[in-house]
Amino acid sequence: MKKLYQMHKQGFQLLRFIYRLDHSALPIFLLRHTMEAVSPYLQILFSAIIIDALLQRHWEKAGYTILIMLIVNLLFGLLLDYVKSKSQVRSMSVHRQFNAMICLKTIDLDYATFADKEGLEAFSQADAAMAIHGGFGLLLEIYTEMVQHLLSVSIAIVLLLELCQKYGQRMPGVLGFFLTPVGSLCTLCVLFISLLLLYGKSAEYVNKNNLQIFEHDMSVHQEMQYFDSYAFHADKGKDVRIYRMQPMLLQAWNALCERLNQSLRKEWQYTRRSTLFYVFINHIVMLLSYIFATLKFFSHAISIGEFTKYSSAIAKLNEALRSLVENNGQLRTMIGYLSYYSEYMKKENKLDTGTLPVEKRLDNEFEIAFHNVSFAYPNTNTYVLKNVSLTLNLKQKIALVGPNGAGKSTFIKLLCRLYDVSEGSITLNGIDIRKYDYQEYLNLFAAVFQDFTLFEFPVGENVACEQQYDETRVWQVLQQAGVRKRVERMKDGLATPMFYREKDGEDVSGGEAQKIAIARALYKDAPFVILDEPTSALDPISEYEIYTHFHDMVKNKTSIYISHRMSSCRFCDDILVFDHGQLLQRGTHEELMKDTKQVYAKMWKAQAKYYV
Ligand SMILES: Nc1ncnc2c1ncn2[C@@H]1O[C@H](COP(=O)(O)OP(=O)(O)OP(=O)(O)O)[C@@H](O)[C@H]1O
Repeated sequence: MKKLYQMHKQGFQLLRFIYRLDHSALPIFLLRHTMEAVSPYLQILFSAIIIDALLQRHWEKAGYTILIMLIVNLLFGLLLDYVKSKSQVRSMSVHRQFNAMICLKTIDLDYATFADKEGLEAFSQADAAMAIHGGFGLLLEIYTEMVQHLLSVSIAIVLLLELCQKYGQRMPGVLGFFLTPVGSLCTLCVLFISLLLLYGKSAEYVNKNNLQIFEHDMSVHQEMQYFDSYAFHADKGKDVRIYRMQPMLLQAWNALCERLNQSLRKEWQYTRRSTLFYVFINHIVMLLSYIFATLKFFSHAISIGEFTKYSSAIAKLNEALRSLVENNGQLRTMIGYLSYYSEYMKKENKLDTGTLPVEKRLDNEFEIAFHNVSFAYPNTNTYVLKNVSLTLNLKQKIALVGPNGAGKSTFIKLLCRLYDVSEGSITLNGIDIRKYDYQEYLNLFAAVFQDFTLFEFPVGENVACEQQYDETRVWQVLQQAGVRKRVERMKDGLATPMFYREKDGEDVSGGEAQKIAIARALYKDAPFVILDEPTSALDPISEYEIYTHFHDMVKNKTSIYISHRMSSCRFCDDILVFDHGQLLQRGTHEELMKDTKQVYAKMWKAQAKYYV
């Protein structure tokens, strides 16, 4: 009982959630299911009146009752159809709104909370939970269906209480007792309470197994998500074809489908057993009820019309009780998996803790310093940065170099506060960055990451990151990034959607995309500009142009580059050399080249010898 209470408490919380999101969905569903509960009883009551009128040869009464019944049926049917279609639209809308909320939550979570293993798992579970059984739209449906069945039970009980009161000719013995009002009441109570218990047991059996099946299906759906969103993605099409990966992918996909089919077969097996049980019990109940109603009829307690009315009421009560128990079981499974959704929505940003406003400075005098910073990624115990201490010189061009895996990108992630340090601290103008308002701190940076993203929006919006933008400035930064001419050639200029998947969209080359991403960073006009492998996709001439113009592009800002093209270091005022998570060397190109045994000089020479 306590479990039942807890479950419905959770269920009502979710319903409140739906109500807050969509005020009209719940009332429309309630109206629909109330009408569906009342509709069969209207039929039962009219039929009883008509049969009795016909038997008593009251032709006129029978005639106008039939007429009224037809009119009521027609109007009721039309209204019910209208309400049903409305409720279907609302159900879809609720589902869409909950999907939108999960997307909004995801882009609103800070990077560290979302991108760690736990966050990604929580997202994938919440997303799969929404996809498996119809999500919140179905929850609404089931709860309001329960109201329908409760109403149906109540109407049937009222009718059966009326039946119990009807007492005709006295009969001898035990049979006589059953037909008295008290005896009838006891008989029906015992019958329906035992029925409820039997249905409860059968539903418990089905639900216990369905919960196990659900847990299994959930993991399969999560694996399927990977195929949908990654492996079958058009971008991966080249590798798939060149390496003939189709059979391997299809095999893996079919194996997942087979796992789902297996659990579906199991589910059917349990449901079939429960249905067989129900059919068996149902027939026994119907037999007993007909015997009971027939005895009432033979004792002249009820007429033939009433006989049809009360036996139909018993059948309806039986059906509604079973549906109620079934709904209850479905809810248990649904609330179980929808809790993954609510848990995800409750996730709080780990980094959004500070409140201090970042000083507004037109002179960009923002000094950032690392103090004995060490860092291990969440859920790992290997330090990828170890005891790093440095101050970023104001308004200089700084290069980060070092072998693969040295910790350069991680350094940038900490600088941009995509993660918090594990040990030590980072300060902005002497104050720990964790104390600053998170969004205001992020506003200090414009970055082009190795895996930058452009969206299928117009070029102008991709650069400005907003729909209303300063066109002159967008053209200016495109010019600086060396991609203006390409955009001018596009059909609708800045309004041209990017990528061919969009109608009238245009695809750009990897290098052109990188230039547009650089333009985006310039448009933001932030005091720190970070370019992680900024020229990896650029041809040598474009690269040369970017570097020679960079001084103008980023003047009055602190700029940080990560590049494996050592030649780019010559444009920089300060070079930080990382290896194995440590800052090994620091200085200008000329200073670092003096130490020929160290990493920098070795890397430089290794690359330079191919040009000699
Ligand atoms: N999200 C992550 N979770 C766990 N470990 C990570 C994660 N990202 C990076 N690492 C590990 O941190 C180490 C440093 O990676 P990082 O990307 O900072 O190196 P890098 O110097 O930028 O390398 P590259 O030059 O290849 O881009 C690597 O060993 C990498 O495997």
